[in-house]
Amino acid sequence: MLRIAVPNKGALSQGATDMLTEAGYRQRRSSRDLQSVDADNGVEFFYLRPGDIATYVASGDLDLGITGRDLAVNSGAEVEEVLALGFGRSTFRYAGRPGEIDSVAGLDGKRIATSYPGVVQRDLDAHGVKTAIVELAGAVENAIALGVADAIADVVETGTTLKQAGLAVFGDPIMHSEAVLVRKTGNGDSATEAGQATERAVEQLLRRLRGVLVARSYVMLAYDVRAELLEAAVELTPGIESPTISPLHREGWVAVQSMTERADLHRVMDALYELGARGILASNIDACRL
Ligand SMILES: Nc1ncnc2c1ncn2[C@@H]1O[C@H](COP(=O)(O)OP(=O)(O)OP(=O)(O)O)[C@@H](O)[C@H]1O
Ligand SMILES: O=P(O)(O)OC[C@H]1O[C@H](OP(=O)(O)OP(=O)(O)O)[C@H](O)[C@@H]1O
Ligand SMILES: [Mg+2]
Repeated sequence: MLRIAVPNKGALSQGATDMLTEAGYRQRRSSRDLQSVDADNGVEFFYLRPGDIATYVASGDLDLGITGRDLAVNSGAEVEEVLALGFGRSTFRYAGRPGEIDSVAGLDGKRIATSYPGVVQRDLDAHGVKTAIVELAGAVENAIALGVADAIADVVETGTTLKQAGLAVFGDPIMHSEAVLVRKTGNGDSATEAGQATERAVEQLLRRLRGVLVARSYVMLAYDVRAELLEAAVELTPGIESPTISPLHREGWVAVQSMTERADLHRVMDALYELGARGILASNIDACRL
């Protein structure tokens, strides 16, 4: 059985469960379950605090884990990112009272509050700045007003929390994060039969998760176009490998099917229409293996 760590609560929990469900894995029934087994797929899930997941995976007891890139870096655990999962996106930033500290150099000799001391220490070291880190479990935006720190470093998603606390970001983003699948660094032993079986199981899981990422970001576009316009139309819809072209009963016309990026969809549909294509239909992809 493949053993996989999944966030049990917090900002990544629902996204991770949704993605695994979409990939065909059975998830726990209740949010109180801390383990579940998907016997049909040969996977056992362990629901853990997201900040602990990299540590468990690095210890070698679990094969893979879903956590945040920032949380994995913060833990200092020996794990490597095998796939970025496209949800739980955030940036990690310094912030302070406007007009007080406005650069990383200005943190020298000051106090900074954060729940991610590992991430912050690494960045302060890279800047050669000596700053005292005050570790807090959360709500760090309050730390300046309450006098325990001169600046903070925290997760910023929409920026609403900072704004409401009257704080402003400064310096470059410390890091960009999203949910990631991690594995123990250097793992992947193909010398033994058991190792090879694990590799095959990991590859299958990766194929499934990549399938979800593609199904989410692409649509299947179908349209009819006059044969002499086909090359121009295919330039707009090159697909992932190559579009499928089928003859139409109507003389001189062909039907085209091509995977198209969702983000581009309406621009491409308008351009196809202007070119002369008709019957342009976009449909969702439920699942795929490429
Ligand atoms: N709005 C957000 N707030 C917190 N974390 C977020 C947000 N958006 C994305 N994330 C990401 O989620 C992960 C943090 O998950 P975690 O479960 O610790 O957060 P949480 O919901 O704040 O939980 P907790 O209540 O334990 O602080 C990080 O990888 C972080 O970058
Ligand atoms: O940019 P925003 O969209 O406002 O999101 C970022 C905020 O959300 C998180 O706090 P959370 O709600 O997890 O509370 P916590 O500080 O107790 O962890 C994070 O620590 C920031 O405070
Ligand atoms: Mg939080």
